[in-house]
Amino acid sequence: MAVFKKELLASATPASNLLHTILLVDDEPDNLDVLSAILSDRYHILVARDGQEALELVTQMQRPELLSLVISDQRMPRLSGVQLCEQLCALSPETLRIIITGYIDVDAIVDSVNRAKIYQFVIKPFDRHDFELTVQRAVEAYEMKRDLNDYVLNLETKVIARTQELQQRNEELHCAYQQLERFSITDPLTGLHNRRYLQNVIEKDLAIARREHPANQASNTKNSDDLVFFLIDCDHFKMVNDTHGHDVGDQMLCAIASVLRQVFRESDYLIRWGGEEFLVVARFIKRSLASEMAERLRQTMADMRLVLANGEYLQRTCSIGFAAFPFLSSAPTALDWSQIVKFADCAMYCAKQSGRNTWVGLSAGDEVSEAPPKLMDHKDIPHMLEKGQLQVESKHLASKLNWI
Ligand SMILES: Nc1nc2c(ncn2[C@@H]2O[C@H](COP(=O)(O)OP(=O)(O)OP(=O)(O)O)[C@@H](O)[C@H]2O)c(=O)[nH]1
Repeated sequence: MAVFKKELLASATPASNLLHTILLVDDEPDNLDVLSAILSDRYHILVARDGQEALELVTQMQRPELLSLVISDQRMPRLSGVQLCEQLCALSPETLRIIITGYIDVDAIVDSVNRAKIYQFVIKPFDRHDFELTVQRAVEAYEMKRDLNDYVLNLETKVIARTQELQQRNEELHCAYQQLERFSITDPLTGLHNRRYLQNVIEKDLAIARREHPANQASNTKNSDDLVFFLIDCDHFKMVNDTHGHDVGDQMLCAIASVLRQVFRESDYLIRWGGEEFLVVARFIKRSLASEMAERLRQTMADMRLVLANGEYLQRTCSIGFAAFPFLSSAPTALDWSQIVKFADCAMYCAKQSGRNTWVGLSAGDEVSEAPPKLMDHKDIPHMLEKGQLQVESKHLASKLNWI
């Protein structure tokens, strides 16, 4: 059967458009010739003599998606037009498919449109002009689809790139924030933590100590639930600066930090309290161990040698004061930690006044049962000791200590 009305062939006005490739499939060579004659001026034409050949041709194509359109006869040996289009759906989903048929069966058409995603059925015989328009619309639809795909792909690529960029910015921001956080809680000279850090973390420990203490008291267990605050001050540090210069003074401070790291546990808080003064919170230990720890620190510090650039070495001792939280086991909420630091500070002052290179500890005396004494000034200490409100432990004999 002829594929179009021959009388309309003369009215063809092809315009050159070889951007599109169209595959013509028909087992009738005459029909292929006629279709080619109509379309070859405008499109790049490929031909196949049946469905199977068309399938093989498309399979061999490196980029089948560049095939704009397949126009296939329906009734062919081996493979029908709809069967071919069905397979092309998977091989090249972008390619549009037109079936030319002489039989009008609406149900079959609907079914095959759904199965083989046919763009259009052209019923034989057809008007050449209509046919050209159909092909023209099909390639325009293909172009639109391709442009849309390119646009979506481009958009997706941009979104991925932008997302990656944002992720990277986020990570950089996160790192910068963490670094800032670290800086804000770290002493830049020694690398130890600063006061701000202690203020951030200490409340949690105090809460644990306050909670655990009464329970342990009630069950009479001597658990490790004390926080011992040690204040440590380098002796005659000013002389290091005055004699050897500020840089050597800085090196000495770093060496003291190393001694602290060596003596205390990693889980303890090591704080540069200010100048040549350090605060250590030994966490969750028995307070009875505090004097032993103070002596170990004193000794390690006295043994430490800072080797100078000229080969000489420098030695310094330290004075240590300590007090434990809770100050009074029976009233763990009575004094806050700043009061404990004050007791440790007075004890350290006493160590200085009593000859340096020594340690002094203060704790609640036997005469205190409910309300531990509030300390205002180190000058109050002798009186409190006398009244039995405080008790002292030290490397020296208590009678040799000088509090004022
Ligand atoms: N190199 C250096 N010196 C510091 C730093 N911070 C404080 N100092 C110095 O530490 C010295 C502390 O001196 P003092 O408070 O008189 O105490 P000291 O000389 O250690 O004497 P005692 O504590 O009484 O044994 C001062 O000279 C401060 O300038 C620092 O970051 N680096």
